[in-house]
Amino acid sequence: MIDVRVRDVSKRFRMPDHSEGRRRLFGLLPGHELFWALRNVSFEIKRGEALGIIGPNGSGKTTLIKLLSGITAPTEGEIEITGRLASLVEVGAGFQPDLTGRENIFLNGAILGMSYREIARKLASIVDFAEMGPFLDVPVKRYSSGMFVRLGFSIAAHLDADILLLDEVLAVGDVSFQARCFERIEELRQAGKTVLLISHDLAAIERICSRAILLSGGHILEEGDPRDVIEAYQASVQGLLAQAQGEAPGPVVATGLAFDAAGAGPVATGNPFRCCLSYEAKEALDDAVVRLSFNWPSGYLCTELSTEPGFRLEQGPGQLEFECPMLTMQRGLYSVDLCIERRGEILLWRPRCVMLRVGAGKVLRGDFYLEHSTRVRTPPLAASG
Ligand SMILES: Nc1ncnc2c1ncn2[C@@H]1O[C@H](COP(=O)(O)OP(=O)(O)OP(=O)(O)O)[C@@H](O)[C@H]1O
Repeated sequence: MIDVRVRDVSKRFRMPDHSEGRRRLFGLLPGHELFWALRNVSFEIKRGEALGIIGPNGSGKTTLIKLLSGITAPTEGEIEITGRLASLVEVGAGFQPDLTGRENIFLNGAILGMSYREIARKLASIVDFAEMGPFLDVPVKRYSSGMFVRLGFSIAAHLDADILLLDEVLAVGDVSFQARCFERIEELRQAGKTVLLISHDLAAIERICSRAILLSGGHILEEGDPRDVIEAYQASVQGLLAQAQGEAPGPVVATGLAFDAAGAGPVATGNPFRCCLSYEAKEALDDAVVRLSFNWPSGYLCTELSTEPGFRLEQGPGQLEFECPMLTMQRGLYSVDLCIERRGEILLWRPRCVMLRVGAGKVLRGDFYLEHSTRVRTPPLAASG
């Protein structure tokens, strides 16, 4: 059974014209440029499938989920939804700010076509999951963004929707809430519900989704097994290392960035780790700082590799290697920023230019492996007698 059918869907927006101020000044009508945020997108989602949508900023992911939720209408094409749909698109979207949490739960349930009794039966479990406590009878306009997301997710995940649309919302909650959300999504999937998840958290997409779509510039670039689609995304992001068109060349360019475990197996927690940056410098650069920053999927900095003060980058093509005796980062996908600077001047800046996949090596809880040994000491036995 097909729950979602998207056929040749396009969405066009009007962008304000930059020269609007001048037009107004001369009494002309305000101008606009037309811009396609999505172009000829087609796909289907079967009942019980979990589809992940990934892609760079501005690729059309949110526009797509807003079309599916009915928040906006397609300019061209058709969308068919079979079944009851609950969507969590923006923090607080779908809530009436002056109504309390409790009232919003009933309102959302009624919109989904549930009876008062049905909703009342689920109320305790919704409130429990969202950890609302004393805020249940407070108008939601007084909620923090974290509380909004907790309540929004809890409503969407407990009311009897057949299809759940989630847009990046999980990134707002704290880590333990995210973990509970993932568990809940898994339960819903096992109960045969359909899930559509948009996320920059590629690891979450890989874990939850049975299929993924890569959007870029409003088009579907790739569709299939999440791991393959993520690889394709990584490959397309890798292209960001190259000099952008029209960008003035600096004294140094990066030509490649590769990661390996120095011949000791895969790149995984607990294994040695090596980064190799290939570059071409027009001149020798004294006092250069070459820095690789590794970011969590949430975008926050996890850790960095950097050259020592007084480092000199030699002229010509070359390779700079960073060697770590042990990779201590937790398994997952990290986006990498490359920065080369000299005495405070940025010579090269390539944000999110490649992805690093750290595989499962040493199994750990928490974010980092701490290298350690274990010893047992026992008190000396008391001399007898
Ligand atoms: N209401 C709107 N009016 C004009 N342009 C819009 C509107 N909504 C989105 N856009 C533009 O459409 C493009 C796609 O936006 P969208 O939010 O769907 O991308 P996204 O992939 O979700 O990005 P992100 O990862 O940053 O959330 C962007 O260039 C955005 O600026």
